[in-house]
Amino acid sequence: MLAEQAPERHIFRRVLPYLRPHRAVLARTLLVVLGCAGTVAATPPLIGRAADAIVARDRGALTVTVAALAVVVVAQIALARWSELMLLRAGERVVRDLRDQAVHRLAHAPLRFLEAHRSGDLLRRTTGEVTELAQFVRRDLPNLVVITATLLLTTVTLLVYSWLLTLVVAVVFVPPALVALRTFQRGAEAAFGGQAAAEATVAATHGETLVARELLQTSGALPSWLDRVRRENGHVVTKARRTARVEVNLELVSLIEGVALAVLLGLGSWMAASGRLSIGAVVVFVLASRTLFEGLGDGSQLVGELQIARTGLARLLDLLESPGSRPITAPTSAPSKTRILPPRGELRVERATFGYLDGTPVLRGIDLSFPPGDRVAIVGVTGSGKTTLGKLLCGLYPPDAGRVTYCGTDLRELSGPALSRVVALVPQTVHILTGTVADNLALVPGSPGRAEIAAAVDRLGLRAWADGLPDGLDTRVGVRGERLSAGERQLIGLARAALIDPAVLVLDEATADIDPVTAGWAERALGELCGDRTLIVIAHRPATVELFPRVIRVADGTVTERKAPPWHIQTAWSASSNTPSRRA
Ligand SMILES: Nc1ncnc2c1ncn2[C@@H]1O[C@H](COP(=O)(O)OP(=O)(O)OP(=O)(O)O)[C@@H](O)[C@H]1O
Repeated sequence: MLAEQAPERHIFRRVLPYLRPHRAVLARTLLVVLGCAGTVAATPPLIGRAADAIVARDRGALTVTVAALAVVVVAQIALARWSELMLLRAGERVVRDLRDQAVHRLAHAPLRFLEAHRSGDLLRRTTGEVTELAQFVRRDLPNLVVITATLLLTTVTLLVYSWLLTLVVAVVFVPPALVALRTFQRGAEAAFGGQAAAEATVAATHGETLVARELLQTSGALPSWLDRVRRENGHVVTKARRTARVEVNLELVSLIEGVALAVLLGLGSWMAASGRLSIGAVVVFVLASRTLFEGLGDGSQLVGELQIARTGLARLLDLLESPGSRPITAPTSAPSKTRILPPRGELRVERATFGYLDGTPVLRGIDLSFPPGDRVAIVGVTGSGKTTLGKLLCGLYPPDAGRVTYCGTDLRELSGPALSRVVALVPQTVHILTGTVADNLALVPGSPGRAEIAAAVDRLGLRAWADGLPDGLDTRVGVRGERLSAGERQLIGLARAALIDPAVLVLDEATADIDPVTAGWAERALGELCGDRTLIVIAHRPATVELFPRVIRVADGTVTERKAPPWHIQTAWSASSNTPSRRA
């Protein structure tokens, strides 16, 4: 399970593998950044040298120093722009890769993992938080890297000019500044993490509001649901206030800077007056200290942004590193692409046991065999595990123990398209994406063209149904198919199956009421679709069960079989006939 507030420990070490492919460009970028920081750090010594030249009335030294200063300033502007662009490019590449990997991971994550998480939360990890990370890279990362490098080089400059004054800065002022920063960081970790988690919760609940809108309205649960949304929204405000309070700590750093500069100026003047330091050195020291504190101040402000990016990155890495989200991999296996399976064959379930996340087995030690062309109904009371068995047969869930094979090949060894060519599922509620009917029919391996789609519709006898739609196959189905009835969804599911041409078809009969006309279309389409393939129907209606020669009953996690009387075998959707024929 993914944590709401993802652990942020060792985040740099954890992100290293994702930086590795870009190490060459990152190394070049770092060099340019160091060059830029070098020019910033070189400015105070040059000004100090100019001050000494003025005091010594050395015109030649002054001219050379001013010219060098001009070169350094121009180089600084050029390098700053260059380093910014390089950092931006390198950072964007890393973020793009992370986004690709997260999307890929979710697209291939086991169904069980997706079901265990709220889709809003997963969505935020792969979109909202990646966007925040990208914004950080665009807006703040260049400054943060340049400031860090400048701080390092400035400290070296200070040490070179006066170790005594550096000691004063290091012992008297830097520790309280660091304590203030650390206090901020400690509070920030919890505050920003809490705020991100609260925002993710609101996003997830909001996502569910949209998906379950109809249910909420019809069940009358909408007011209490909206109360929940309001409560969660209030929680976000509380967390945001905490974040603001934590940010106030940053003001302390500015205060310490002011006091430190005043003290340094006084001390430096006294040392210059007593001849222990040149005027130029005092100038260098004051300017470099200012750069140091400015860097600390700017850097600490960016630390807030860094914290937000860290939180988002941690949540993204949490997803990428989660063992549960890892795609199901073949236990033995040569790659499935190279394996050619017969177009029709036996589907077997061997000692399969399966339970959802809570660990209670829904199915235990199931053994079943479906020879080619078999016609089977799966029955059982609600919640007995019929749908679960259907999903196991389709390879959507891998069994916890045992295996499901097609012609001896474990379904886990097959890639998505290869698997769907072996066994296709038409679920109770067929998933429809926003677009047209044709767009939805094309959602099968190989992305069939218009002619293939039209041919499949004709083959299933659905031409008249399609022509009856407002714009035929170009009819828009609304958001996630909201304009389609449950029956029409099943018709689309059956037409998709026809385009895939699987060896085994598993149909989870729709439990929603389907009008008799659409039910007629569906029955005819199924009859045309059966052909010589294996048909397994998860049957919810007694009338459907009656059509099948073989009935598997699921109860108490196990299965029992009943063979129908011989006359059934002649009259159900016969493997030798393409048309359904009800009992005479
Ligand atoms: N995604 C899931 N996560 C956790 N438990 C689940 C999940 N899906 C189903 N279950 C549980 O597994 C058991 C079997 O469910 P399943 O949907 O397979 O039953 P079913 O026989 O198909 O029911 P129905 O006839 O109502 O569709 C039930 O106790 C159900 O609560």
